Amino acid sequence: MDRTPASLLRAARQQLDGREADWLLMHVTGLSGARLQLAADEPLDASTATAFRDLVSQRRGGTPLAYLIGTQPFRSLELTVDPRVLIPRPETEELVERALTLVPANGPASVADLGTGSGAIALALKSERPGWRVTAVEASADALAVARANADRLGLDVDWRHGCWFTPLSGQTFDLIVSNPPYVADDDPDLEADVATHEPAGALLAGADGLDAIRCIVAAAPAHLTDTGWLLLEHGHRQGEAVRAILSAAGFSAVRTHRDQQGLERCTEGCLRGDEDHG
Ligand SMILES: C[S@@+](CC[C@H](N)C(=O)[O-])C[C@H]1O[C@@H](n2cnc3c(N)ncnc32)[C@H](O)[C@@H]1O
Repeated sequence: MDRTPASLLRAARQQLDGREADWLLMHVTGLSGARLQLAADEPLDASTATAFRDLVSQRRGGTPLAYLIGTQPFRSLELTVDPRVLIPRPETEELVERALTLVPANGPASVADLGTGSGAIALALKSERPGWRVTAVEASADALAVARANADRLGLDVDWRHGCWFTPLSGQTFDLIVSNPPYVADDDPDLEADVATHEPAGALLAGADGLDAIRCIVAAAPAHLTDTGWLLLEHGHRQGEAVRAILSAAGFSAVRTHRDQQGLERCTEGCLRGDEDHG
């Protein structure tokens, strides 16, 4: 069987989307795209070719590309990911963008990220606002290990806490609490099969209407916010109205939902002071 990059890629590109075959071959060989082009007709060793074909077959079977290559870009960071954590999404990069506008950039703000997973939000905030004190909570010890490893590799200092939402934050208050919690309804017919099969259920599902985690966070958040603090939540694109109602019922004001780049309602914020308005 022909083991040159050119023929391996030709076969794989017929089976996979876009540049996925190229990414997988770069990953398995450790070579750049340019280097692979230069060596396009030089046969790879048999074990590398077999490993590549195996990755192509896993990808065809629905395993997310990020799990196969082990990394996912998130804002300016390259995060290590594996099936212990949700793969960070582009919508969550927009949540970070909104978080950055809610708190003055140059102050020593304290920020909490609830349900940190790979550490994406906490690490992005710390890297873009080095002066902020960032605390991150995660219920899954496996996920927290991934987040800590990302922080160590990136040299970013985050206070990691293991536990359920605010339980490990007893007595602490924050200028900003941000979360991308699980928000998929348990029997949501729109949940993609590949996501449901490969990504951790504990990162996705949140009860009959998908709002259990958000209700829990909103109920406990007031005791953990400073007087001018903000709560910012990502949610499903059909949950904006419900999340606004949950926040308002809990006494939040300046409640406002933002749309993502696809025009879908994606994150909602609120604060406890009536006169706050951050445009
Ligand atoms: C949708 S994922 C978000 C992960 C990451 N923040 C991101 O945006 O990519 C939700 C995360 O919340 C965590 N989680 C679920 N229930 C939790 C709880 N009760 N307390 C803390 N974290 C929880 C999950 O393990 C998962 O890592």
